[in-house]
Amino acid sequence: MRQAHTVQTVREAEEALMASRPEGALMRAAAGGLAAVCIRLLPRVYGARVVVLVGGGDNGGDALYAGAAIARRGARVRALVAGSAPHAAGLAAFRAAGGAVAAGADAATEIGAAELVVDGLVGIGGRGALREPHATLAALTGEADALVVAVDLPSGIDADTGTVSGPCVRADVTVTFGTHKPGLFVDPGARYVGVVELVDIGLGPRLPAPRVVSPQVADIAALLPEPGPESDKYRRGVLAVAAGSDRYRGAAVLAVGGALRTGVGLLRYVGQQGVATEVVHHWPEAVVSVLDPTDPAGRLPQRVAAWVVGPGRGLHPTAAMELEAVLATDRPVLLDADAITLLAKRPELVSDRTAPTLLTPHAGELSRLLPDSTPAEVEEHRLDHVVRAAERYNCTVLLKGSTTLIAAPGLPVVVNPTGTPLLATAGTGDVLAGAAGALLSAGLSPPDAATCAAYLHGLAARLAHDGAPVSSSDLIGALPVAFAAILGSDSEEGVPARGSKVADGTRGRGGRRG
Ligand SMILES: NC(=O)C1=CN([C@@H]2O[C@H](COP(=O)(O)OP(=O)(O)OC[C@H]3O[C@@H](n4cnc5c(N)ncnc54)[C@H](O)[C@@H]3O)[C@@H](O)[C@H]2O)[C@@H](O)CC1
Ligand SMILES: [K+]
Repeated sequence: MRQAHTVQTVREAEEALMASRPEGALMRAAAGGLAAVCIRLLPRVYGARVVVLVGGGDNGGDALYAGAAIARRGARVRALVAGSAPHAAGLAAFRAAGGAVAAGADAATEIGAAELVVDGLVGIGGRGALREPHATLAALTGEADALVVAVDLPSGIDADTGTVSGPCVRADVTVTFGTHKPGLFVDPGARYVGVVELVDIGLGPRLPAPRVVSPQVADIAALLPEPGPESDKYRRGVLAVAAGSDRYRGAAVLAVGGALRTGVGLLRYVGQQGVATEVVHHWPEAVVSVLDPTDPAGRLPQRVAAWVVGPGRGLHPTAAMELEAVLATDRPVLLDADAITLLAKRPELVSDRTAPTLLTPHAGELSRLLPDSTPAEVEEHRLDHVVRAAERYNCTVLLKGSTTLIAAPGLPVVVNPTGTPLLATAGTGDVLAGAAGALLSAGLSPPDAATCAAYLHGLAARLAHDGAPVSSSDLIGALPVAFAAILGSDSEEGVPARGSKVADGTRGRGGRRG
């Protein structure tokens, strides 16, 4: 797992480490790692035009020392200074190496002509939206052709939350020190970071448990269940799916498909006759229990390892009665879509429940679960909201969207690295619910089931993509390929960061470097 720590824990670990190291050793280690990445990125260092953006704190100090190292290799390095008092020793070293400070009035010309821009405006000491002149400099990097390397994190991202509340540097590479910061993993911040390189400055042993983790392919491979010789259909897990309605038949077919392609011992579909017929038409291996609409709780299948309830199910009283009956069992239950909307009116059904429960809302549904929040606020502060929901409902919550987050009380928040905008299409949530339900029925805990399902789901979308849009049915079809890619991978790497000049086309299936 890649780990991310809050600013406060990074500062505490740094302080403890600094006490045992000579003055300036940490910054030298950080700047050395930063310079090495920059030098590697430049096709030719001698004569290259490099601009370092320098704020008034130690982040600017890192940029100045790295600028000095690059200047010593013969590059033409100019500093644009934003803070009133840039790091004094760093500036002296920069000048001694042949670097020069450019006038603020030349900022646009300097950045426009640069091959490489190093963003040392603010790091973990940044607070709120960038002020001037930082904001203008950050905006100029967005228009430049140069490769942009962010120091510790792109200036403009809140390190702890990923919130971006104004102009923000859009980096091709972020060189971060000691540990990742949560804002590098979580949207909207995650969209600005490019490829993240972690430079070890010796903090490791002094860091506490992380606030956020992001799984790599080997983590998922270790969690996924594989049937052994002693498996039979009951031991492998019986999943009951209560999804779909006469109005939304597709939701049932997609949720069942997502579950079957993720692997269940036996799938029991529970629903009205018309939908059940449709499900069996698509998935003859599903066993059907036809629902009695006058007594939805009366005929719930009993020999069940886990439940999925909600996709396309509707909000009518029958659905509410069914939900209450399923939650009264001691089985793991996944609630999605309409079941979450119903739950918002009866939070105690889950908050008082002791059996494992997993909620899979999108931002709109999560805002219903937390009555004092709006969907826009959830999108802006995804990490805070998913944690609040997990605490309030005392269960695991998977927040769907640009970056899928999984929170459970007392555990670090998991950020799924495989997400892709390809998934923003109708029905993908139904497939995810089925996939996560299958993993619950196989005995995975809700956080592990959610983590693996989100990873598989995103990877399947990427693998199904051949240039044309990916439908939810394509996604189901690609789940076995995603499984094979994960289980066949010997790589410890994650999937590529999105939308970067550097990462494009450099890695292949299962996160392996091509
Ligand atoms: N503490 C340490 O031991 C180490 C720190 N390192 C570097 O030091 C950084 C942290 O340094 P600092 O604590 O000095 O903080 P930063 O340099 O990240 O930020 C503080 C500076 O930014 C300004 N600032 C804050 N918010 C702003 C805003 N919204 N708009 C404009 N200016 C703003 C402040 O006035 C101050 O000048 C890390 O991110 C990392 O780059 C590394 O050298 C590794 C070692
Ligand atoms: K920065």
